[in-house]
Amino acid sequence: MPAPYNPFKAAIAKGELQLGCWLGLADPYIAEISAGSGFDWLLIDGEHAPNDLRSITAQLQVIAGRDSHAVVRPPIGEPWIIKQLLDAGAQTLLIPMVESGAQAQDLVDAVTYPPHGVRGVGSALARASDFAAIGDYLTTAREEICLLAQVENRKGMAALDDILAVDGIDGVFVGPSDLAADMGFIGQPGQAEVQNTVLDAIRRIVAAGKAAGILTLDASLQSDCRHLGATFIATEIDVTLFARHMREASKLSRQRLSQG
Ligand SMILES: O=C(O)C(=O)C[C@H](O)[C@@H](O)CO
Repeated sequence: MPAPYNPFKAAIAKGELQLGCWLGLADPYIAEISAGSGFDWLLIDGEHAPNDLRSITAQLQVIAGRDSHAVVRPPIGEPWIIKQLLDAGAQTLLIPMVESGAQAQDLVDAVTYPPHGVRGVGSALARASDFAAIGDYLTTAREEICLLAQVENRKGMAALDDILAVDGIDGVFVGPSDLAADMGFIGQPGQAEVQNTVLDAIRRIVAAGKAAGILTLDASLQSDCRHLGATFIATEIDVTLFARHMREASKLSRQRLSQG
């Protein structure tokens, strides 16, 4: 029996839109609600949310078998953490702050078993192999792993062609927030120079035959990226949705009850 099929990897390879939502509330209850809400993929954020291997695993468990696909972002793209996340059952990884072709190649090696890579063999203990029930996991896992690199600063943009040239990188995600900061426009991802850089990167990623992705709450930028051929587009953040609605709800309730 082979490793589980990765429908997200197949969809972005065909240029099909995959609508995403960021999960930063770091709770399996929220992940389960989100998995039934209609998003094609859910980003479990280990970089900016209070997630650890246990909480990420718990979210992977509740998302499994639902219509949404789990994409996991580690705080950093190092082999030891990649190994743990893959063994925990993550099949799609989004790696932040990729800045060179050499770094991209190291990431490909980290998701690949020897002799072609350096992923440590621990499938006997791993949720990924259904605890060794998937007999062909070791020889079939790599094909169903989707590796996405984040380019989100000037150094990464300068190396974008080198990153795109690395076989095994399935897609490149452009991070507007960090890119804006590095370009000197912190907190202004909508600044014209930042947006132009984002759109140019999307064009180059698509032209290179790789999947292009982004997270933006800006509906206009979402549309522009889709029109340029971007496929994995995250349009919401659970923390933002919850916090904004909680604040609005308390304000409206207080207004209503204060009117007597
Ligand atoms: O730089 C970006 O934009 C991203 O990588 C997404 C952010 O990390 C996310 O936290 C939303 O601001």
